[in-house]
Amino acid sequence: MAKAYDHLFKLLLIGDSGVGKTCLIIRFAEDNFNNTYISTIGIDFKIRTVNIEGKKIKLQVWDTAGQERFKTITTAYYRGAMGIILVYDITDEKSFENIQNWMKSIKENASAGVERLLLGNKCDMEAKRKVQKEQADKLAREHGIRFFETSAKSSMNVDEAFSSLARDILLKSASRRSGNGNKPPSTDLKTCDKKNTKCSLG
Ligand SMILES: Nc1nc2c(ncn2[C@@H]2O[C@H](COP(=O)(O)OP(=O)(O)OP(=O)(O)O)[C@@H](O)[C@H]2O)c(=O)[nH]1
Repeated sequence: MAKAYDHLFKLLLIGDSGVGKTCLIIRFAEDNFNNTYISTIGIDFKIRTVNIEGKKIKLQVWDTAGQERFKTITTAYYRGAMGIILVYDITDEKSFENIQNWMKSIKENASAGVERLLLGNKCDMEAKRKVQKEQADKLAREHGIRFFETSAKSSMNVDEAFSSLARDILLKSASRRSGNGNKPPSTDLKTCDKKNTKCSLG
């Protein structure tokens, strides 16, 4: 029987409680959205297979609880992740400030060389915006990672964000196999804003 996929990538979402991690995963895996807030307890995952560069990539997306009291459980999952998505809420300044702490947590707990991606979620709530896109752009550049503004509610940039991370992991593993540890130039830092719904992936 033909294999159902070419690669399996494990991704992890982290960020403060309430920024929309669960909703982003549900939008990506099931194309659904719910306004009711049920805080994640511990950890959970969903699966979706995507097609990238002619390869079937099975994405196992792990959802972590943002609440401090679950930290010991959730950080134990960092090590197995090939990609980590850091999420803040564009209407919540504190969640953006805390991205620095989440970055630190990655450094302390994840494998070296893990791919990272920054997402500013809830970009459908423009009237309540507290974090400017330029601030997040700057932060992403400082850390050499990509950045998207997303909305789990409207779907804006959700598929693009997950695909972009999967593609970076794919290219990285391909270049590692060919003996070139560096990223190909086409994957160099690129940022996408909410207007850029058709964000090209290089
Ligand atoms: N307007 C808007 N609301 C959103 C969006 N994403 C999530 N929400 C709402 O934000 C609240 C929290 O969403 P969750 O996905 O549960 O947040 P979380 O980050 O998983 O929270 P924890 O599990 O506590 O870590 C819910 O009421 C969602 O409906 C979005 O893109 N736009």
